[in-house]
Amino acid sequence: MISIRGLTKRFGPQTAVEDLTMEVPPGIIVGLLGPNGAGKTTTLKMLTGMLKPDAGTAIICGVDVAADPIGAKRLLGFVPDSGAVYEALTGLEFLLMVGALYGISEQEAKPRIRQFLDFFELDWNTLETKLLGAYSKGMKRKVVITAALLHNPRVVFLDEPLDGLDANAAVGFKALLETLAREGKTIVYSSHILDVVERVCNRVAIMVQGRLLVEGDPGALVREHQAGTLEHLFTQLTGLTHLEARAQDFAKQLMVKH
Ligand SMILES: Nc1ncnc2c1ncn2[C@@H]1O[C@H](COP(=O)(O)OP(=O)(O)OP(=O)(O)O)[C@@H](O)[C@H]1O
Repeated sequence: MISIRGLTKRFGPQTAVEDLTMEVPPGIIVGLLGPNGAGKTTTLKMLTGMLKPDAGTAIICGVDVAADPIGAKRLLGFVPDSGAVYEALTGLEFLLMVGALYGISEQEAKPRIRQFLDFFELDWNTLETKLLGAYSKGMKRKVVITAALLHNPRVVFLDEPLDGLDANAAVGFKALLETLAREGKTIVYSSHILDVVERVCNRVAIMVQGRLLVEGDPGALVREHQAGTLEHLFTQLTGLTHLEARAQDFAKQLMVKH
C-alpha cells in the first residue's frame, strides 16, 4: 500500500506538487489525472525515490521512500513515460542487468522473462540478438514493462503505459493490470487517456497545478458532479470549458490565413 502525507516539491519559485496527501490500499488501481504540467510525473518521481521531496513523506508498504530509497525500490516497479533503455544492449542483456540489480540470478530471470515474452508475443531470438536501439517503440515499451515487473513488485507505478502499444497488446496489458490488482498489488496509473482510466481504475485522483482536487471512485465522482463521463468531469474541474467551440474558432483562423 501507499501512504502519502503532505508531499511537496518546488523547482525554484514554482511549486510542482503541493501538500499531497493520499492513501492507496492494496488491490487498488488508482488513476492519476491532470492537465499538462499538473505535477503527475513529479509525484511519481517522488514516490519512486527518483526525486527528493522538499516536504512530506511517502511510505511504500511500510518503507519511507526518502529514508530508505533502496528498500523502497525493492518493493516497487516503475514504467516511466520516457521509456528510456540502454540502446547499445540487446533486450535480453538489458533485462538480465535489471534482474541482477534486483538480486535475481540469470537462471531465475530467464524463465520469468520468457513468460513476459510469450505474453507480449515478442520473439526470444530478437530479444537475444537485436540491440534495443533497433527495436520499434512498442517493442521497447514491452521490454520496459517487463523490466518494471520482473522482480514481482508489490506496488507498480505506470506513466502513460499504453503509449506505443498496439491495440492487442494494450488489451492484454489492461487485463494483466486487473489481474495484478486482484492479487493484491497496488497500482498507480497516470494517463491522459480518460476512457481507459475509467475502465481500468477503481479510483481516480485529479491534480491541477500541483494540488489534489478530488479523489475517489470514478463513477461516484462523476455522479456527484453531474458530469456524465470522466472526460466531462476532468474538463469541468480543470477549467478547460468550451473546448470544442475554441477548436472550431482556431481551425477557422487557420483556414483564413492559408
Ligand atoms: N526538473 C525540473 N525543473 C524545473 N521544473 C520542473 C522540473 N520537472 C518538472 N518541472 C515543472 O513542474 C511542473 C509539473 O511538471 P510534471 O512533469 O510533474 O507535470 P505532469 O503533470 O507530469 O505533466 P504532463 O502531463 O505534461 O506530463 C511543470 O510546470 C514543470 O515545468
